[in-house]
Amino acid sequence: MFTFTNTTQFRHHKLWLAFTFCVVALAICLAFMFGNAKESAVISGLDIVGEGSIAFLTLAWMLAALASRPPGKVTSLLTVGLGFFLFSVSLDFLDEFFHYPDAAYWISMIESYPAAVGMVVMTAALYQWHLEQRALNLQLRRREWDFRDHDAIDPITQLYRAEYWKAQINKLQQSGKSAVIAIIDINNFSLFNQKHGYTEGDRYLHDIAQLVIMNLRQQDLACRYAGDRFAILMPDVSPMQADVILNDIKVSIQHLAFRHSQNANAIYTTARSTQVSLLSNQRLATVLNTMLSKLERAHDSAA
Ligand SMILES: Nc1nc2c(ncn2[C@@H]2O[C@H](COP(=O)(O)OP(=O)(O)OP(=O)(O)O)[C@@H](O)[C@H]2O)c(=O)[nH]1
Repeated sequence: MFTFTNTTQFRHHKLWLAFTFCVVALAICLAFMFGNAKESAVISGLDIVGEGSIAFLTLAWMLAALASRPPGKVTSLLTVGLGFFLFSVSLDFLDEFFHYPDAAYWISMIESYPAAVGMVVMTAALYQWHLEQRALNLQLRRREWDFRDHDAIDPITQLYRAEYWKAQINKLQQSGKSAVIAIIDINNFSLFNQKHGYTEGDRYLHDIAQLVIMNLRQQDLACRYAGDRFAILMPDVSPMQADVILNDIKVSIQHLAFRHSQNANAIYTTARSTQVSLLSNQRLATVLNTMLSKLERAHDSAA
């Protein structure tokens, strides 16, 4: 499930992984050093399953947090909080196998305190996470609006795919709001792929997606329509304002100096677009067909 590859954040968290290991090791050492093994007749299988699954799942949560999050305040607080909690539940689990003589009874006594401290630290972590998420939501506004569905993200551009764009348009139409929808098409992108390769093409698409996002208003949405096409949704905008925005995007694309990874020479491209002011009673599929035909005609007349 979690691997030590670039897809996880584990490589940034070697110290926290060591901390996690030490927490479990400390609980085991304490049990072995101060406890006496219980006889099998008094060991309860049901308790082992119950306490064991809590300890195992807490460990899994810690690893999941470290695999998912970059280093920072929230990650540190989460790991410390879960670490304290893990220490308590590990001792609790080991209690099923060990009993402590009177001289070491303090272990049983203290085992619940780290969990309480961990809960307090995790509460602080969740509050910080909330603040962090608010900042991130603002950054992602033009990519996702108010709905998150990671399955719908295109891995090359990091934008949502066309289905997401269509779903947001439908929602807007249902609420009776007007909007301008647009499609931007990169010119001669197949030629770019042929000359520079698909991997460079992917990088180029990614960079162009950033440019598109940067030129939009905070309330607009950009998605990847398909191939070298980008879909834009601009609510509450006049056709003239939308035209200005689209023109700015095309000018930015035209001025983007893309550099091949093995060559310092800049590569430039151009883009064309089509836009429609969508009314709430118009069928999106029909409008889209007209827009795509317009894009094709624009290409033919430029050729
Ligand atoms: N690198 C890369 N290329 C892609 C991707 N998806 C589609 N393509 C390529 O994008 C190109 C799109 O071709 P066309 O639709 O003919 O577009 P074009 O060559 O820009 O032609 P016009 O738009 O008519 O100027 C094709 O070569 C596809 O193989 C992708 O994810 N990455």
